Amino acid sequence: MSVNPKTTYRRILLKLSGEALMGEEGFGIDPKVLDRMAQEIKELIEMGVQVGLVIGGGNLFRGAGLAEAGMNRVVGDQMGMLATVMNGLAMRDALHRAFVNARLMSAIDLTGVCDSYNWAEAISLLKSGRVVIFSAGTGNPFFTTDSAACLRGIEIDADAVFKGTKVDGIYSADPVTNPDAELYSHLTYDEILDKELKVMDLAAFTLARDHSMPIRVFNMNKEGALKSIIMGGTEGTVIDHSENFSK
Ligand SMILES: Nc1ncnc2c1ncn2[C@@H]1O[C@H](COP(=O)(O)OP(=O)(O)OP(=O)(O)O)[C@@H](O)[C@H]1O
Ligand SMILES: O=c1ccn([C@@H]2O[C@H](COP(=O)(O)O)[C@@H](O)[C@H]2O)c(=O)[nH]1
Repeated sequence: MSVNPKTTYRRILLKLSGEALMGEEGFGIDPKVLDRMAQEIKELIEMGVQVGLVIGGGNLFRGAGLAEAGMNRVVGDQMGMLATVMNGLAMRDALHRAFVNARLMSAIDLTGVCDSYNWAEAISLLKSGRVVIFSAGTGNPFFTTDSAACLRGIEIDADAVFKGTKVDGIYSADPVTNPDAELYSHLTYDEILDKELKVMDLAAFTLARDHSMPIRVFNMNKEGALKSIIMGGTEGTVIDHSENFSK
């Protein structure tokens, strides 16, 4: 499959927030959001962009929240990781319904439900135009799917990690609680650390920085935002090493 001349992206790792998958619902998955994201991913595949996908689990379970309620943290994290498999199953189904070839891999063996994570196979599937969904995070407790996204992004040699979230990008403060917060179009890794901005957990962020993996944070609730970025648009916030950013 050839890369459309309108985009410079060859392969991306797309991370979708589990919480944003809830849409208007209070828990679980809003099928409208799921189907829209499947269509948006389909457009990228049709443009020749290879797409690896990581989906969060915040719409179902987070280990930290379960531990606060009294559960053992490791058990809570295992539930969180399984929640990401459930989101992965739903997304694979939505992609198949949209006639997009997709495979679901899990960092925890779940024979009969989905494939186990296999790096070489993932690369081969991506090259043949299939979407590969990497679920169950890193397979280890005390991490998040942001870490998994950066890890898998580096492993598959993605051009960038695209982090789809509920807000337009990275702000000077949490825009949900600070209406006056300013949106940044570009930040260096060091600026994020200096300003102590809450973009990703530190483990994920330092992994991306140490391997010079650019991160693009964008609003996945904004229809067409993903395609716009892929086509060179200025949506969201770019994080990389460059001091002189011009895009
Ligand atoms: N400086 C900031 N800029 C942007 N968002 C911020 C900032 N500080 C805090 N936030 C909050 O971070 C949230 C983004 O959360 P994010 O999408 O990363 O959730 P997540 O925990 O990775 O998702 P999930 O667990 O559901 O997959 C935003 O909704 C926003 O309220
Ligand atoms: O590598 C990982 C990834 C995730 N978890 C657990 O899953 C939940 C859901 O992921 P989010 O990134 O918060 O959406 C997370 O809170 C952890 O409990 C994990 O243990 N290891």
